[in-house]
Order: sequence, then C-alpha cells, then structure tokens
Amino acid sequence: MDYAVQINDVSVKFNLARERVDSLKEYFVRLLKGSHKVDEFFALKNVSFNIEKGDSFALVGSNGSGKSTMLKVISGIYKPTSGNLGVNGRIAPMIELGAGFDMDLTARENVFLNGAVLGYSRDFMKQNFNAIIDFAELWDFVDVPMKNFSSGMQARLGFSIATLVDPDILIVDEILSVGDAHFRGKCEAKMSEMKKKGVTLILVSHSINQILSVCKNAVWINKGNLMMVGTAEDVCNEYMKNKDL
Ligand SMILES: Nc1ncnc2c1ncn2[C@@H]1O[C@H](COP(=O)(O)OP(=O)(O)OP(=O)(O)O)[C@@H](O)[C@H]1O
Repeated sequence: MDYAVQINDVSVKFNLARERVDSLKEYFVRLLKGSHKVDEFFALKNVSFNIEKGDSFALVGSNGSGKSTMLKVISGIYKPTSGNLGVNGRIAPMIELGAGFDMDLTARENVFLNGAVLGYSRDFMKQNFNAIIDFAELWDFVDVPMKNFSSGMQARLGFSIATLVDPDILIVDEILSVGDAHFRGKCEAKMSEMKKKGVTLILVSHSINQILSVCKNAVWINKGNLMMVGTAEDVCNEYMKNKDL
C-alpha cells in the first residue's frame, strides 16, 4: 500500500499551568523554587492510522477532541510527545484562520510570506500571485492590512495560497465553515479537481454533509482517543450515534 501519511502510536502532551501567574518575574521565581505547578494533559493518546495516497480523508470529533492537534502533528508544527509518523509528499497546510498570516502586513505581502514559509521562491509566488488573488476574489483589498479582513476573507486567501502552490497533500481545517455559500462552492469544486489530480486531501469539518460529499474515508477521535477508522459513511454514522460521549 502506498501511504501519504502514517501515524504510529502518536501521543501529544501539553502542560497546563494550574494556577494563574500574573508576571514573568513571578513565573521565574516559582520555576526556580519548583513551585510552579502544571497539569499534564494529553490532547492525543496512542493514536494510529494511515492515510492512503490520493485518499480524501476526514477527521471528525467533538470540540476539543484533538483534531487540530493531529493536523498540526501531520504538518510538522507539533512534534509528537511519543510515537512517530511518516509523511510522503509535499504538504500545504491551511490550518486555523490566520495562523500563517501576519495581520499587520497586507494581503500582497502575506502571499509572499506564506510562500516563503511553505518553501516556495519569490519568483514562483510572483508567477502565481494573480491566480491566487483571482481565486480569492480579493483584488479590492490586496494592499489592505489583513487585520482589517473578515474571517471569511482570511480563509479565502489562505485556501487560495494552499491550493495554488500545487501540493501532494492538502490540509483543510474548518475554513469552509467561515466562507460564504459562493466561496464554499468554489472550494469544494477546487478540492474535487485536486482529488482528480491525485492530491491527498485531509479535512476537518463539523459539517457531516460536507464530509460525506468530499471524503471517502475518515477517522473519529474523541478526547484524544482514536474511536474508529473506516469509510466516511460508517465513521460519521457511528460518530452521530455517539456524539454525546
Ligand atoms: N497549545 C496548547 N496548549 C495547551 N492545550 C492545548 C493546546 N492546543 C490544544 N490544546 C488542548 O488540546 C485539546 C484538543 O484541542 P484541538 O484544538 O486539537 O481540538 P479540536 O478537536 O480541533 O477542537 P475543535 O473542534 O473545537 O476545533 C483541547 O482540550 C485544547 O484545549
């Protein structure tokens, strides 16, 4: 089997401060005295699954179940606390609104910044610039600082950049929920065009309808635990039956 992503026994632990520390000085004093208490929290616990090349794969689960954390592990933003993963191909992550943008910079500047972060040359981004702004329909705002953009406008730019740089693996996290109906339609058309070209698609969405129309397979994660892997239909059915877990 040819895999795009292999997740082997991955856990991610966060340390959560147990009490509020109001200043940096107090934080260091407590740290030196060893009195700064933290709770360990596992956002993912021993999760394993594979995503085949060319698959369209969804992550489902309720709020806080660990879906975005898993996308960040796959994109290399977080390192697993234990376990390991294999990623086969060039990834374009489209994660969390604005995560990759500098809000003080304009849309134009952010296209080049994002391109550089994704490892593309300035020339390559120049060649693709018009197509990116065309797809996002943002010509009227191209020289406006992104802090003045709505979440839908940010999502449009993020999606355009991630899809136009021609990735092998496209990661889409919830952006479709903030786009309007017109843009959502465009995104879904773009994703099916990319699927036809053999791009592996990994999607997080709270819309079961959208998952069923876009994805073949899925994984259900609940409170950091893997509950089920299978066809999108089977996994969504099981998730909907047990979503109050
Ligand atoms: N950097 C962090 N530090 C501490 N805890 C974190 C961090 N990132 C995520 N968490 C916690 O890990 C858990 C999983 O979060 P995650 O964002 O992966 O959930 P999610 O399934 O994507 O949720 P949603 O559907 O609400 O987007 C949550 O309880 C969250 O509070």
